[in-house]
Amino acid sequence: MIEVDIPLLNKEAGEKAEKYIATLTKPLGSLGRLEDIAIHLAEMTGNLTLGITPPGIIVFAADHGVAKEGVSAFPQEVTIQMVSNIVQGGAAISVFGRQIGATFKAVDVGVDGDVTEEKVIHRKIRKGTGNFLNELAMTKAEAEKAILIGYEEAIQFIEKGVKCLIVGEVGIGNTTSSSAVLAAITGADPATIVGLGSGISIEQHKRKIKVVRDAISLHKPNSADAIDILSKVGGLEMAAMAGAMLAAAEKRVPILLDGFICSVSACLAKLIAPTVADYMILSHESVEPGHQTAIKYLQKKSLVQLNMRLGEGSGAAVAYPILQSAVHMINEMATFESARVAGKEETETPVNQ
Ligand SMILES: Cc1cc2ncn([C@H]3O[C@H](COP(=O)(O)O)[C@@H](O)[C@H]3O)c2cc1C
Ligand SMILES: O=C(O)c1cccnc1
Repeated sequence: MIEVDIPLLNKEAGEKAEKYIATLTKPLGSLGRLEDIAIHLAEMTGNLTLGITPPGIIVFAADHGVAKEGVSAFPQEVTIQMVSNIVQGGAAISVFGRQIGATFKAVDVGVDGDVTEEKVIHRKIRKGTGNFLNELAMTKAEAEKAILIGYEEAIQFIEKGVKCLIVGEVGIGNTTSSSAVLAAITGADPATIVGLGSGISIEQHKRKIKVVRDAISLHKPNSADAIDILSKVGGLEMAAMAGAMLAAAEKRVPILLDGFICSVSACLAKLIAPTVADYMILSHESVEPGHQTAIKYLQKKSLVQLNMRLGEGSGAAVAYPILQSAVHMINEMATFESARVAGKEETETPVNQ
């Protein structure tokens, strides 16, 4: 099992940031959550002079045996086709990644087909998971290997200078696996978690709920054991995503979470090492209903709500400029003293804001 050593948040740096922000030329607290983000970033990085540039995006790709159950609106080949689209620059995450100047890589950890694109990092563990409706998704050794691959890929990224990690995914059927993983972790009724994923019909939705329910009652995953859950109902890309998050936290690199799949992977990472969640910021709220369950488990509050339901890391990339604003605020704004701006007048009965 992967051993990670996640440093505590640097509360002293956070307090310094809070005091410094109070001296900037604006009414106290007037930049709202941007101020909270700047403080959180200071706690994570341990620095007042914040740096989150460049962001790094890793997209992990893998297939899901459960896709055979008709739980997706799209055929399985879309996974391998989207991997090509992503590295050729035409996917949503490619476009938004360019927009924010991100360092980028796509890693095949389990696509069911031969990925020939040279730009893809080839770390295939197996060609898709087993159909967890009647067999294990993967062995425990494969789950551990996928976590380690995610960890290693993120470490390499961070060693190249990445300062904020966005972890994305592509894998037809992965909203079904994520729903099963989340039901296993939280004990929530699959009917409250399972959504329409890539856009299935009402009939398919009913079937998807039943598939998740049946898989949970067949395998009885141990809610406290991420490896057990992954091996029974997980996905290879989800394991790798969790591993990448563990690496970022260990290196004090902020993690900007995307939607449903990414957040469920974050729940797995939290199960492995609870303090990894200290290094996470949630970008947006996916339309996928289970995202609310994951958000509650992670105890996070999203930055934006854009009615997105794509994955790939797309929502995180779109929200990244908000983090940049928090950083520019603390790094570049003048203080009342430096700009010679008069401070707030004392009133007889000050109102605490
Ligand atoms: C063209 C296309 C691009 C995507 N990019 C991300 N997803 C998202 O949808 C899939 C999960 O939905 P489901 O569980 O319903 O299959 C994953 O590939 C996820 O990344 C896509 C899906 C499609 C069809
Ligand atoms: O929010 C997500 O991550 C998501 C939602 C639907 C389909 N794929 C991903």
